Amino acid sequence: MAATTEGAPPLAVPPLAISLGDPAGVGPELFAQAWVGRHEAGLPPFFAVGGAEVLKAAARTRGIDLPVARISLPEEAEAVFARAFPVLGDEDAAVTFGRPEPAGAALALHSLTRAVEVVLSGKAGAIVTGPVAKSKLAEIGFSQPGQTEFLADACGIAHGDAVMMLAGPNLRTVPLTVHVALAQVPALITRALIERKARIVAQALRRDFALSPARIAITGLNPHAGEDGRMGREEIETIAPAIAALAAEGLAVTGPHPADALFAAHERDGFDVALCMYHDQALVPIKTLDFDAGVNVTLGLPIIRTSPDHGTAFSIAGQGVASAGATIAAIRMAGECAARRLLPEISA
Ligand SMILES: NC(=O)C1=CN([C@@H]2O[C@H](COP(=O)(O)OP(=O)(O)OC[C@H]3O[C@@H](n4cnc5c(N)ncnc54)[C@H](O)[C@@H]3O)[C@@H](O)[C@H]2O)C=CC1
Ligand SMILES: NCC(=O)COP(=O)(O)O
Repeated sequence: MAATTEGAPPLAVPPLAISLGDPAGVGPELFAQAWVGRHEAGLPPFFAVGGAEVLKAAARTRGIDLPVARISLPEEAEAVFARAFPVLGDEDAAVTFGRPEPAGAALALHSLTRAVEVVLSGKAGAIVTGPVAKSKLAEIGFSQPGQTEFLADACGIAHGDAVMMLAGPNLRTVPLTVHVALAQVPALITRALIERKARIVAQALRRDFALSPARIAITGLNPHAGEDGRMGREEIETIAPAIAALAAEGLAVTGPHPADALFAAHERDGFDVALCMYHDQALVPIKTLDFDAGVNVTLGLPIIRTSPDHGTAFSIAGQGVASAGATIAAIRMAGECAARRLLPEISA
């Protein structure tokens, strides 16, 4: 994939690094399927880190005889991509699809760790992560709540500055609070958190999605956005003051919006992204509207990271029925965002 500025030669994005995700889940078979459909989908070159045998076995479950080319340097990926799926390194695992094991979680963690290193070195244009089972990673000592926070640590930034956005053809949403129990959410909602995440969202949508100013709709927490304080006071005491401060800075923010109606078709034209108060408020609408093309993209990182919106889907892994739509969308979006990073930033 190339980025072009008028009058200048096109800048090429290096190949994208794929981390396998849990090898017992659907990740490997969907990356194999994406490679098969690379021309039709217009995907940029990519390579996986480890898991050559896992990828071949996963492909076989879909009737694909996957040609794999082992490479020892990321720079070798582009030359082989047309004829084979490039795989960097020899790490692998024996796997039974649908049955996660510690050895598979270890391969997933190796793949993720090495893929991030390669992207940070500049030898890959972006990372596309396969889905992991957080509980299985925790069993082998993974200390972060998810891959988003792992990437923040790897990039040397605060967890709160790596912002999860779900993006599909119909909608973009950002959960303000993410992998925490619902009971903890009200105490975590602060003016500072809303303002900080909204600024990161506005800046990242400008830099990586060429949207400026991004129109950010901010939801309430309570039914009917609190109904003037009769159903909760977070909107009055915290969310509305944060919105006023952000608007005073020049951000295109609106709200607090009642979340129940915000995602209806006639409302969605009015904003570019919804900043939601908790995980399911943000992820239910996107998975309902755009499950098969939904991308989880981490905003605020020095590198580009995308992932399909779904999880490991152990119950259907290895059955040849999982859809590759979200994986293909994640690879495509990673290539597009990486290409935009090579261009001058559009003005605010
Ligand atoms: N980015 C990531 O690494 C993510 C990881 N997860 C992890 O995945 C595991 C399972 O989580 P769940 O909540 O069950 O979510 P899930 O997305 O794995 O499955 C939810 C439902 O969607 C179906 N599904 C998922 N992907 C599909 C596909 N490509 N095609 C067709 N159907 C598909 C599944 O069969 C299941 O019915 C958890 O351990 C969770 O931590 C969940 C979401 C994202
Ligand atoms: N529900 C979204 C999700 O679990 C993605 O988590 P992450 O591993 O990308 O941080």
